[in-house]
Amino acid sequence: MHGFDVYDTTMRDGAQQQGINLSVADKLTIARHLDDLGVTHIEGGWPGANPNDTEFFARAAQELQLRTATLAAFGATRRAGGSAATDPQVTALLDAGTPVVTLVAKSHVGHVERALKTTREENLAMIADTVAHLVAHGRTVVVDTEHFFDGYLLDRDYALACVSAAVEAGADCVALCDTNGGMLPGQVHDAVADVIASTGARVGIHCHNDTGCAVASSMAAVEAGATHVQGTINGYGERTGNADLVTVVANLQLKKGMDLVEPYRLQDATRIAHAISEVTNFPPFSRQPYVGAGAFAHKAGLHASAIKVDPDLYQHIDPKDVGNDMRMLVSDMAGRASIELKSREFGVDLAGDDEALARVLARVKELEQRGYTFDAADASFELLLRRLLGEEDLELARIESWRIMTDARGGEDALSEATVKVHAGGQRIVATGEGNGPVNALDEALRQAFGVVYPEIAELELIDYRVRILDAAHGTDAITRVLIETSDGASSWTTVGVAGNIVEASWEALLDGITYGLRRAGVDPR
Ligand SMILES: CC(=O)SCCNC(=O)CCNC(=O)[C@H](O)C(C)(C)COP(=O)(O)OP(=O)(O)OC[C@H]1O[C@@H](n2cnc3c(N)ncnc32)[C@H](O)[C@@H]1OP(=O)(O)O
Ligand SMILES: CC(=O)C(=O)O
Repeated sequence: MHGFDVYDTTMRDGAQQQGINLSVADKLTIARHLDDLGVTHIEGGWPGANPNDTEFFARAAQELQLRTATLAAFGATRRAGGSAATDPQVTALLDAGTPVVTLVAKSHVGHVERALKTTREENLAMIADTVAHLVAHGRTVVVDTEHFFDGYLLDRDYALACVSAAVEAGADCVALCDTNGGMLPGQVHDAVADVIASTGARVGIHCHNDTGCAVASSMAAVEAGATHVQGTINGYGERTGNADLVTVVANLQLKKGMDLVEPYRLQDATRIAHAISEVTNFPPFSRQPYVGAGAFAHKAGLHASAIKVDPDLYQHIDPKDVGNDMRMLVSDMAGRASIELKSREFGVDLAGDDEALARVLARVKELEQRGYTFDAADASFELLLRRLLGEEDLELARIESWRIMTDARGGEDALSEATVKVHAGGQRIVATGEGNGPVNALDEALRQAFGVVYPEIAELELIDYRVRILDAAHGTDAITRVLIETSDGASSWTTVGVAGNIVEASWEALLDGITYGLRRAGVDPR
């Protein structure tokens, strides 16, 4: 009796996404994360296709101690007119030494005749020979039937014959692939049900997201009887990507009551999805279901007022089930409940303090009207809140003045120099900084000045700087909004500045970013 396969192809199909390029070390790291998530299969790549993938399997055999997952090597059926035993890429699949081998096979007559340029019969023989050869060498074989659904609609009998050829040769599972991603969930459901009824195959599903339906189609396939689902972390993959495996697993487990991964592993899904995005170097997508930073973020005041009574009134699961958190966003759509709940996130209890809630809310609305955006700048909101509540010892220095000069000489790059004068640690500090632009120079001077009294500033780094002109109709008189992201290496926070002058807006965001970071590091005014 088979269980259910949660089959990850992040390192194979996911890596087919434009801009993803994984080293062997990256793949070993991703494999460990996937094992922590509790997937049953990790497809590591195509041995023999490139040196990286070949080396990955060699190193994985030595270095990976997987606890929940089984490693799979991916490749194609033997070449037309050849034999599996002598086909170099089939041999490379065996040499990879994995317990599972996944073969991509044609099941669409158009592909057989026009892409493979062979006969229907030879394609069936390619499938049967290759599967039988691998099974004879002790491998568990999954067959990915490429373009299955398009092929099924064109010539159902041939598509089913390909599935049967795989099953009769000993394949453990035939994963039906929506390679072009053009199917809708109902089509997938009906075809999967027919394949199971007609061939008796154990069926899997592999969907691409070109219609935005990859997850829905995967769910439909499972409802129709598929017991093996393929997908990638963060939905990486060719074109618009593959089915997002975490979403599929969370849907099946939390909504359909299926027991796929141990609950404590699913509770690590957000961390794992984000850790893998560090490896791929693609920033996490905040609106991603379940694991996105915004998946349980609430902006509207009416939502907040109901959430204050019971969070379940406005969320579909407990975010902890997938390792995420509920967050309040404060903006011009906030009400008093939003302010109260957001303040609570910062350890400030304003429950029952109607005067303070009304004062903070009024100030937020006024500032948002002037161009501030606190839902994108939590750190600035926290500083604003503490300032409005009169928190003592918040400011780490008294700013006397700052000044910028930019020197542009013909033919040379312009150079900016900033001077900052502050009072801290009982002294007046005058510091200068140079940079290839005014903000860069200002950042440098501010760091020099604060660094005299607060050496902890060395840990802080400006990692993102975004500018938006808010009223373009005014041309150079427009209001400028600057968002700055600062990091201490472990986490990051965003601050906002708004002014008629881009440098002044930057100064405000920079100073708040540094003040917030130093306070977060536990620094008190010296
Ligand atoms: C649907 C999918 O995403 S499947 C995964 C696709 N992934 C990749 O292609 C990434 C890795 N691929 C590669 O590195 C290369 O394409 C290789 C090493 C596999 C092959 O490279 P080459 O030998 O130069 O062949 P090329 O890429 O030009 O063409 C693929 C060949 O495989 C054949 N082929 C395609 N599908 C299959 C199949 N299911 N079974 C057997 N042969 C196949 C094609 O007909 C073509 O044959 P030809 O060389 O006789 O024309
Ligand atoms: C096999 C595969 O990746 C596909 O058909 O999309």
